[in-house]
Amino acid sequence: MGLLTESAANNNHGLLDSYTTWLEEHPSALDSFEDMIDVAESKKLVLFLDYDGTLSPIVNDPDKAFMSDAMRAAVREVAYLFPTAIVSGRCIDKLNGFVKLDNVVYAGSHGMDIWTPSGSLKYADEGQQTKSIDEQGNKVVKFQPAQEFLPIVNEIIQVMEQKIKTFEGAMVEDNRFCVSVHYRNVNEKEVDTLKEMVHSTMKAYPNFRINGGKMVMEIKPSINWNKGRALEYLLDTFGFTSSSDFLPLYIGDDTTDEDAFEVIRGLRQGFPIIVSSVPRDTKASYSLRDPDEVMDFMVRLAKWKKAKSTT
Ligand SMILES: O=P(O)(O)OC[C@H]1O[C@H](O[C@H]2O[C@H](CO)[C@@H](O)[C@H](O)[C@H]2O)[C@H](O)[C@@H](O)[C@@H]1O
Repeated sequence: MGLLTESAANNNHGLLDSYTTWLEEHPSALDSFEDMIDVAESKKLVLFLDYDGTLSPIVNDPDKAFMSDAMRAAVREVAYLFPTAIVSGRCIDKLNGFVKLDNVVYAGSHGMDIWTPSGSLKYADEGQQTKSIDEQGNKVVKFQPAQEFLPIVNEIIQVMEQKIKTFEGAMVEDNRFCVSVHYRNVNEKEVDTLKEMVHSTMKAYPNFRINGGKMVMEIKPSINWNKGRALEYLLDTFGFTSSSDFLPLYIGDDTTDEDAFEVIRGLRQGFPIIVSSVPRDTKASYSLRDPDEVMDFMVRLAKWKKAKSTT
């Protein structure tokens, strides 16, 4: 074996070793399936699924992050069996366009845009819920805690679109209540300059914060709301907060999903599952390697629930 090849092999072994060690602390949800369903046997599972990197693979073009038909069928199936929400950084319209299912609830813009059939009594007085009718004629209650920031978000989009023009491959994505500045396709040498530009531009908008994601800078209003609070809101709309017999199961791959993992840990009931094939610092208790494993897990979950209902 040549010197370079040998060192690459050592690196690979090093990575494998650290992943194996990490798996001991964040066991595979597939390998732990039997233990998990033992806990879930007498409880009501409620599913929360992130979109990018969880239901669809990460791809270079954010507009082409399609979900496979098999994945859609798996989500449709679990959503018939358990209350299910898709919680994403994407805006609801895009999310709907990708997922195309009407038996799930959608929470877009990192939980800052939640559409449910009945809303939540707990949050009814805060003036953030509005009743309307969707395109199919169904009643929908929209919870939008960042409504007042919309004009500024739109201004930021325009400013960023101008400023990224000098960075080939950069892209600004309008996620309605937040903005993504993508740099996956930007020359590596230009990335730091792009990041500096975004940070210095955002100094003019002190009521906004920037979070890092997967080759993306996510700009959001600085309100006390995130995917974790969205999970609490959704549990309430599903009617679970006053009982203790529910188990939230959240699957996500990104840093923004950590807020939801933390809430589940705080509840001391439920399954926070991270999607990762490399060791990551996380508050999740379980792991799945990639969207294919997420699909296998959901298929197994549906089989278990159906078998349980017929016995
Ligand atoms: O909360 P999520 O559903 O995970 O959304 C987070 C961001 O996901 C998308 O960006 C990521 O996926 C793209 C498609 O695979 C990829 O090109 C990009 O590099 C990733 O960061 C989405 O485009 C963002 O707006 C979301 O905030």
